[in-house]
Amino acid sequence: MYIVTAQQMRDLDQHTIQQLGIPALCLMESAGKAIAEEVIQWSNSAKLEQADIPFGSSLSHVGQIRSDKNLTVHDQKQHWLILVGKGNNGGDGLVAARYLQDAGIKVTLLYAQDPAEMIGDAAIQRDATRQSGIDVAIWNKDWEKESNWHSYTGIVDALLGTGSKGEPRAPYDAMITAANRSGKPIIAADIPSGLHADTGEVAKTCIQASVTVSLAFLKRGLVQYPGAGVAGDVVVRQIGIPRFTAQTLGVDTHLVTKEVLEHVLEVDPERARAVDGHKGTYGHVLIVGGSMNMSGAGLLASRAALRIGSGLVTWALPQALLPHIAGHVPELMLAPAVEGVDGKWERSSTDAILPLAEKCDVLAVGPGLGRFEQDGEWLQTLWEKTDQPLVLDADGLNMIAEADGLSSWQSRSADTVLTPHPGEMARLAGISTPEVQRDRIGIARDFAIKHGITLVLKGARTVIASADGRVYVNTTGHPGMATGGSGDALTGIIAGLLAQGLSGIQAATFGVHLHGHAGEVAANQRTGNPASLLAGDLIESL
Ligand SMILES: NC(=O)C1=CN([C@@H]2O[C@H](COP(=O)(O)OP(=O)(O)OC[C@H]3O[C@@H](n4cnc5c(N)ncnc54)[C@H](O)[C@@H]3O)[C@@H](O)[C@H]2O)[C@H](O)CC1
Ligand SMILES: [K+]
Repeated sequence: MYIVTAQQMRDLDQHTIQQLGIPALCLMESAGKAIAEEVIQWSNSAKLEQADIPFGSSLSHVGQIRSDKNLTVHDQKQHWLILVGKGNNGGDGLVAARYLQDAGIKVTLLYAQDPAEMIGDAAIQRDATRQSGIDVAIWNKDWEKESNWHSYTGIVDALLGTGSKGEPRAPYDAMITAANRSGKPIIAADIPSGLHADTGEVAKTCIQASVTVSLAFLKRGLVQYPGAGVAGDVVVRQIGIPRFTAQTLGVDTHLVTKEVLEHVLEVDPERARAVDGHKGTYGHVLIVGGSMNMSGAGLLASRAALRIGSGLVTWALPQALLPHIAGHVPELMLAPAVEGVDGKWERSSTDAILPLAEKCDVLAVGPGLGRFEQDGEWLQTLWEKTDQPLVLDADGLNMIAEADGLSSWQSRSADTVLTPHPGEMARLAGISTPEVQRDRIGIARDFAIKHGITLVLKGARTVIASADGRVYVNTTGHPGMATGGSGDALTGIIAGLLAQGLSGIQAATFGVHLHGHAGEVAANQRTGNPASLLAGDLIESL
């Protein structure tokens, strides 16, 4: 499923109008109709138990005459309030009003501004509703009184769409506040008014929708928090802009779905192992990490790499951990790489790691590693002297951030996957965490392109960006996965998928999807409550 920016949406719109010859008014008509259908579907499912069975329907098996089922409402005693802005988003609301009226729903239009100020297609729709005899009001101070809102079944928010800039100004701000305060269900046209369509930032006054009908394509702001939190359920509805136009215009951001995994990323989610495969077929992962206080991180990453199907996993760890770890995971091979009793890493340990790496197919560096003297140079040696795919997490990322970013390091020919959480991303990009969160897709994409790596920006709706500019947004997982060791498990999963021959972007995207899904399965089947989920449960659910 494609995800677009407001500018891309305008380009797609223009392409359809100019190159395909579909008039803009047709697109607006389809948009408004789709919104009306979603209002009706919402009210029918909410009122299902009260629905009347049409008289005689159970008897007439042949020759039925049926109306457009999407535009048939069960409960005709409804009254919806449509909030109409002065642009094309308002125009969509006006079209929806006509279809709702036709379906037998009473509607009232509440214009934000004098309707005489409308221009273009929105003005055409204004005139059409005038002739339909739909009730009309223009926002004024009286509307702020709460009593005005009680009689409505629900509200359609057609105030501001992708043409919105900055904080909603008067009177839009007051209308949004009053609509939210009414407690009525709100169905948003295209995006909730007050949401930044590209970044998911939410203005001080922003519609809190029950359902958002995203027109033509998903907007970036609807899939990133906090925007995803005000959008409610999101329904993407076709309005006559063919899907292929997105490919024609080079849209390269997708929501991770089964279809995207299979057909865009060419990953087989149900891949079977070859009947004649042996452990060498499925790759050898080398995990580099673990220290005295964080031995579990290395263990979790190793277990996840095994569970995801790696043929072999070796964990390079400080000698001092060995007596505590030996036997915990019998399937795992242990390779002491630093001496000393404190379990800390040292610059010289590359002497032990590099020969180990030569026998392995993939490296995963960082889980539980800790910091040590000259660790930047240590990491640079591993970065430049190994030619296997590399996954880098946790302190490994902090080392890069301090070592002046990646600019002075040689670019690696093998796939390299960085898996920062927002704080680590901020340090890598030299900006603040709120700045990262304000535009997760944009920041991840720019960083991946600039440094020629695959980037996994973790958090709710993890963003996966590839060096060629493609971006995937994940939807699996839940807040219970914000728990110690969850990131170490992800590192192991991605490394294990790389070892089985997936590319950096394939392993990262599929790995993030599986990690989230395993978290869901574990919460459902093992702990019953997301909050009780442990990273170890997730690994067992892989
Ligand atoms: N995607 C498509 O191809 C189609 C989209 N449709 C709908 O059109 C809107 C976008 O319409 P547009 O006219 O460009 O912008 P808006 O309606 O979102 O609003 C513009 C309007 O509002 C004023 N304005 C801008 N920012 C603010 C603010 N912060 N406060 C107050 N007022 C503001 C601005 O001056 C304009 O007058 C899209 O979302 C879809 O809903 C088509 O109907 C179908 C094709
Ligand atoms: K809207």
